[in-house]
Amino acid sequence: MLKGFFNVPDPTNEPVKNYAPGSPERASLQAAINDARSKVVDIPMFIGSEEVRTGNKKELSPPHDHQHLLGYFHEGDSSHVEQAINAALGAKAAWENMQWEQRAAIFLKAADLLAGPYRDKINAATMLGQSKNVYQAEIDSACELIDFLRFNVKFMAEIYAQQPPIHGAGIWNRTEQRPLEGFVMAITPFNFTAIAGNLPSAPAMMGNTVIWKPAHTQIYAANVIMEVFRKAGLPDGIINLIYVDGPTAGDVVFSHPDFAGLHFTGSTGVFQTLWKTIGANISRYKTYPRIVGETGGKDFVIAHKSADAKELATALARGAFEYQGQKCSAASRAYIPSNLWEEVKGFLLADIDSMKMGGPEDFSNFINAVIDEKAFDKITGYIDEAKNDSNVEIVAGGNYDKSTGYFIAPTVIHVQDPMYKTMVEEIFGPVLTLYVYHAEHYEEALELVDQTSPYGLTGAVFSRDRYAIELATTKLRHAAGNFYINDKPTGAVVGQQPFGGARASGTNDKAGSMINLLRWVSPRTIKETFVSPRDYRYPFLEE
Ligand SMILES: NC(=O)c1ccc[n+]([C@@H]2O[C@H](COP(=O)([O-])OP(=O)(O)OC[C@H]3O[C@@H](n4cnc5c(N)ncnc54)[C@H](O)[C@@H]3O)[C@@H](O)[C@H]2O)c1
Ligand SMILES: N[C@@H](CCC=O)C(=O)O
Repeated sequence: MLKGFFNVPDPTNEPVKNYAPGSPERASLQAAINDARSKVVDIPMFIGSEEVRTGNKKELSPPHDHQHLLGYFHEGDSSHVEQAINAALGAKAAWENMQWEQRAAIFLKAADLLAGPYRDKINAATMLGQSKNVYQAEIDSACELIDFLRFNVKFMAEIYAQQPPIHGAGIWNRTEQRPLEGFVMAITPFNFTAIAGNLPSAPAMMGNTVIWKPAHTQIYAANVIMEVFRKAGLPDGIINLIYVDGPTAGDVVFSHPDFAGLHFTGSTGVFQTLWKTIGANISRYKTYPRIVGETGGKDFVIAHKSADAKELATALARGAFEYQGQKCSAASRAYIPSNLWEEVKGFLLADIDSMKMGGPEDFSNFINAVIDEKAFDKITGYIDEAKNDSNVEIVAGGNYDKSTGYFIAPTVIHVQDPMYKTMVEEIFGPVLTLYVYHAEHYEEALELVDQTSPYGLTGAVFSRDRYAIELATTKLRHAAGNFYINDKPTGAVVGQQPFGGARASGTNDKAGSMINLLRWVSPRTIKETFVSPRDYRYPFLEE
């Protein structure tokens, strides 16, 4: 074993490439997209040392071109969940005994593979499989995933370096950061390849072994992540990737005595169901499981009468419609002061008019498709209901078509009732609802923002008046775990704006931070006394 206190490379954020027309990165990504479209991949599960093909093959297609076949994945059942748990438990001893710098090297190598030879492949997979435009893929599947891996290695080293500051006379105090006793379950959402990669790798980095169940609609890129982890030298059994439906996985995992932690990102309803199941099974487990869940949002933008109308409209256009509003952070309700409404409306409608919609293979399309038919039907249900409500005005969009792909035009709804359902419920699509408030009633509007929805994920205030900014910052303290001043509420960057919300939006363990990594270790305090006492009596007791 190597001996020494090792320093890890200081991370910096991975630069975002611009893919401008004529650039070399654009040409090589375009080639990777063409290559991926020309193939039909056969995607197995990865359990221990096995690539598992069940023969129960499910099709994978681009959401924007649902007649095109990208590949198949092999769906598993509860027996595969059992196998994955056994593989994770079997691999555990060797992995947790491995020196931490060896684990660090694997994930640093994975980051460099993604930054270099795998960048096009992971971006192409995310563009095709999840219908993301090139910029949205680049900031997610390349840059954010690379940042998660590099920054987490740095945070891991800092966690291990934290030791008790005081040693009494003749005593040496130490802290050992043990991995959890058991296995960790990572359940990941469709919308971010970076989150899919981070949720299994963060606990694995800290010495845990993991079962990873991605959303079916993200498997095409998940397969590339697994290829990168394996290429980086991740041993068999450390991350076991299975494709089973959620309840099937849950039934086996949450009744297992060695279940030690859940790393979840997805909707609030699913997370609450999982938490209840874990609670109901609590006496079965050898240890209290760690539960980390980052969930839904109903993210707001509130403008003060002093705001710059153009800056506000731009933030709404990008915050609400990038990646078709399928970000937990997406601006989905806005509170506009009456003095600015006409000006903001003009800028916003002009922006929306200029947004091209289509598949991400054409780099000039800003809007792509929503993830699947279920999402399409749910989102358009809200739009139809709004169209049929005479108190509600659709000021932009409202059109949709699923004949080729699941396309929904960016839609803006103007409501008179600030508690109208699209101001309150998470829609997770390209729908922005606006309420215009009396410009002199800013404080009341802040109260509305705070009380309208059960979520507390992201939010933004726009103002050029420092008192108004201070008031919003104070009054909305618990309304958002990520709060933005004069900026859109999306696009958090690892190492700069640690991400997560509270209230119904999750446990706020801030993905890509030391706070998150601390959830995957169980510290052991070691006190060593060099010369042990040999007499029980206190000095004042007589012999
Ligand atoms: N707060 C955040 O950081 C964050 C980030 C991304 C997405 N999200 C949220 O995720 C949601 C969108 O993602 P989604 O549609 O993939 O979410 P989802 O809740 O439908 O699915 C998330 C994962 O849970 C699994 N799942 C579903 N039911 C299950 C069950 N009964 N048992 C076990 N697993 C189950 C799914 O298969 C998937 O892997 C939105 O609500 C969004 O706000 C939150
Ligand atoms: N971290 C991302 C959102 C992740 C949820 O979908 C952002 O800040 O926009």
